[in-house]
Amino acid sequence: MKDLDPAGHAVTPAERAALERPQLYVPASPPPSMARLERSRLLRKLNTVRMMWKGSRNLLDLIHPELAQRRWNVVRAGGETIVTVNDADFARHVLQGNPDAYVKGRLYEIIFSRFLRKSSLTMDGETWRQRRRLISPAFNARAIKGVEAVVARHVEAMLQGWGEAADAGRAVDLTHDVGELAMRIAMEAFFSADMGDDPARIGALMDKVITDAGSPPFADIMNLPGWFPRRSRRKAMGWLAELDAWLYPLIDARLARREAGEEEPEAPDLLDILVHAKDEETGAFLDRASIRNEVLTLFAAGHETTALSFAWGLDRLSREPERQERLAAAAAEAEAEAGGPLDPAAARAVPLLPAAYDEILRLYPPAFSIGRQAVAADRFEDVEIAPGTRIQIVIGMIHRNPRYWERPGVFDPERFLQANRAGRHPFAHIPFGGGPRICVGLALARLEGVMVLARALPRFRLSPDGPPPEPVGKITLRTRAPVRMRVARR
Ligand code: HEM
Repeated sequence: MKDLDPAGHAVTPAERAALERPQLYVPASPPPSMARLERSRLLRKLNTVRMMWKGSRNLLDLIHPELAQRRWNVVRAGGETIVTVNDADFARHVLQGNPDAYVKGRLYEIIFSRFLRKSSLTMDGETWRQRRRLISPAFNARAIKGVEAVVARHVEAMLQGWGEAADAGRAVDLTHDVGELAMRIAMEAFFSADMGDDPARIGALMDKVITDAGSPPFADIMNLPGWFPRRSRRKAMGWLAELDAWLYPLIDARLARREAGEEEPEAPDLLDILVHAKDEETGAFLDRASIRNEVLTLFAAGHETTALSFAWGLDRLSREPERQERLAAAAAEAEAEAGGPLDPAAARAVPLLPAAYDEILRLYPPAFSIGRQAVAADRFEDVEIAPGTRIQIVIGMIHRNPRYWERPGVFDPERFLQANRAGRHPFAHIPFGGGPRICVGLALARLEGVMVLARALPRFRLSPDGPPPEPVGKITLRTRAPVRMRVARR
């Protein structure tokens, strides 16, 4: 029997089986089994070359599918020891138990150094601690409250476009729409009225620079010698120069106002908060280059991740008619009680809405895998971790690990209702990482996530416009092609 979505599109049994399989990514041509690789040095060498080749197009190919049945796997490749982790205890040990034994490492440096330079995302040790203290006020409860109205307004603007698409019987380009949504929110949250007349140009520049920064040449990722061909980044450096030419004067104007003795405005935007952030211990402000680096970093770390969570999440909801109806009914009921569209506090108070966003982040974590590099000798159970060892915590596998999750491929927001959380490992769900370096922007991401669900679902019935998207691992978990979706007014 076919499972019909509300618009009458058939979700075929094969699609349902693919959607609900425990692993998100199953390679088209699987590598030799781990047991065979462990037995033969030659096979290991050949496989490293094969993985490098495949990984250059899709980083998910670097993760051995049999890791799903293991807690971790240790390999040596390119002169490095790499431990891939599919275990919540191991993840907790590295991220929270002994974080000072690890740094972000070479990979982060490669991805971010040319564009964003040194920032909270890439620094380590005491300099990172100090920087984190300085940027945290931009994401505290007061700052998040300050952007609530911005989020609501831009979500409404996106939904207006959906209304027009629904009336015209057109599909919406979901990838485009949520990308624009996340960019518009970030632009206004950071720069409020200072965006000038050209927010679209600046948004597009930001987008291009960030997308390029997020796809470093594979030869750099694999530490290949300088003669190995690399994609040119000249164009991206040009966009960056254009962006800097816009951003620096904006920062300078705010710095000049601070120097002239002006207090932080009553309703500061995030740039104001960074300009006025003062280290309690040293009394120092961030200098202009550091503010620039932080602004670009926060855009890079926050924009694509959030947009991807909406693209994956709304697509999945479009294929889950029953769950979608239940969520829509819960949101509509709360709307009726509130007498209008839900504000963030009211949306958060409908338990199924934040639970659904958590479930989306479990199945499709935009930061699929995060890395560390050991700087001190460490040990976890019987794994000796020498300085230099790279650890890859495969969040996407932990999130579908049957040791922590029943029917891991099934989309079930109720897992995250308070009553069903008891006894779950605290590191079984880590879409935002964990420990001291947990995502600084998670409250903003959650605010956006809950608002998108709270405003979209009671008004529109979502249905798919094509087969489920295919995952592609860059630094984030992207879809191979833009995702399209059908919307109908309720
Ligand atoms: C759904 C959206 C998001 C996801 C899934 C996500 C995920 C993550 C993860 C997993 C980390 C930890 C990385 C590690 O330990 O190596 C992280 C760190 C970070 N995120 Fe997010 N993030 C999201 C949204 C945001 C937003 C909206 C911002 C800011 C506007 C942001 C800014 C940052 C920064 C600056 C760090 C580095 C923190 C530090 O090292 O101290 N993220 N994020």
